[in-house]
Amino acid sequence: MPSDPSSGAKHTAIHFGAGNIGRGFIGPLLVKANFHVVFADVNTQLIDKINEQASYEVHYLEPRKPKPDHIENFSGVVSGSDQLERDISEEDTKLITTSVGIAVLKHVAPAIAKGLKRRKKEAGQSTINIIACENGQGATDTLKEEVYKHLEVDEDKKWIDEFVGFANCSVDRIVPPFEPEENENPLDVGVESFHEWVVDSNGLKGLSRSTKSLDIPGMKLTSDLPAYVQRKLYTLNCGHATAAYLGFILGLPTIYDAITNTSHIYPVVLGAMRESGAALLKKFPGVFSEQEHEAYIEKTLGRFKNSNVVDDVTRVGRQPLRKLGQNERLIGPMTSCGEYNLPMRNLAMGVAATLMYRNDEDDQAKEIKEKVDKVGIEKAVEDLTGFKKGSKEWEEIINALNVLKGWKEETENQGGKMTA
Ligand SMILES: NC(=O)C1=CN([C@@H]2O[C@H](COP(=O)(O)OP(=O)(O)OC[C@H]3O[C@@H](n4cnc5c(N)ncnc54)[C@H](O)[C@@H]3O)[C@@H](O)[C@H]2O)C=CC1
Ligand SMILES: O=P(O)(O)OC[C@H]1O[C@](O)(CO)[C@@H](O)[C@@H]1O
Repeated sequence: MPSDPSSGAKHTAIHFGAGNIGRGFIGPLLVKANFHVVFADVNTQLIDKINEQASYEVHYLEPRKPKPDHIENFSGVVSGSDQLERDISEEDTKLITTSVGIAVLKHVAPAIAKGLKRRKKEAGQSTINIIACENGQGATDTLKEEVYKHLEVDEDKKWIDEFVGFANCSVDRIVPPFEPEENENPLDVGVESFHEWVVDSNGLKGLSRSTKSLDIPGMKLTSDLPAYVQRKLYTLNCGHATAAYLGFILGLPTIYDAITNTSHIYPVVLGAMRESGAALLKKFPGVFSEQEHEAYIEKTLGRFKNSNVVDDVTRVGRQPLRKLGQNERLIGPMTSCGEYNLPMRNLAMGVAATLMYRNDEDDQAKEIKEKVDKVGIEKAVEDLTGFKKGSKEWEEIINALNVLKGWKEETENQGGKMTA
């Protein structure tokens, strides 16, 4: 749907994934930047609701409860539909963003490729930018590769090279699932007030000549994106995941419960973020100072301690095998510490806790259990982390597993839940 002139929107943005980050972060930010936002989702009931409602509220999960943001000027389209193809082809559409989960990018790529091919015919020389707003490194690169798999003709590839920007980014706002009250709008979301969206300026096309940006308040551009992505993924997500898996071991249901456990969890999470930070500062010298990074860690811990954000350890710990990926929040910082010969004891506790995570409702947690049962823990550590038996990293994880066995026993002796 092109932007409706009576709404005052200057352009259209299509956002794949009308979930927590879509409705709670990127969508509202684009609406505020004067875009008409078209949410594309496979959940047809959600799309119906989006098209039924003229507005929704973004509630702040903060102690002082700031006034909610009122969001309007959006519509919904079913992902993969002809309407979506048309929307992408419209000259007025200047931006495509996603927050569907990194593994889903390959499923949105065909629709994007189809829309772009039509755009080439219908909107000629008008530029458009694509940004995958997912946790992970190089998510937009992944999406780009997937889109190119659906281009059969060299002419289409050349046109896309010239007129379509693909920019990686780092996206940060904690948006847990939100249960609206009975009389509230089903589209309402609850968010923390903190947000950070950092986008690789090198990937974008058609920046404004005067501001050298896309003029979207809240979108920060950088040419040092890998440093920002690793700062976020290897600090916030590392600490968050570590708190989640350790919380699970101690029978604590939420991140707040976990991080306020000062006897066991808090010092490990803080230690893991500091260990990770030491490697980050070596890897990207001059981008962040030591003081700046310590302040980032403190700020992040403050966000975890926000009692208004009720965030289950099972959400933050979802898909543990993805989180054990080589360039992901747990193994990535350990590898960096290994490269610089830095301490990694607390990081190893996070990895060990992930290997002890058991949740029958999470397929990847089930796979971890099956692997450990099948090959034994020592081999499972090798296979699931990539660290070879006898390496420093492997040894640290084995030691951490022994420590955590003790934590588990202590918890069981206390009736299954260890409080601070
Ligand atoms: N929730 C959070 O606090 C944060 C999430 N992220 C990242 O944002 C991404 C999305 O996370 P959430 O919003 O929490 O997930 P979510 O589950 O709330 O939303 C994902 C949405 O994508 C839709 N979807 C699935 N397949 C699709 C397809 N083929 N086409 C279009 N839509 C499709 C789902 O129906 C759902 O509405 C993930 O990569 C996550 O790592 C990043 C920072 C914070
Ligand atoms: O969506 P993922 O990658 O499973 O991770 C969830 C994490 O991302 C965040 O949503 C914040 O960036 C956190 O809430 C959580 O640590």
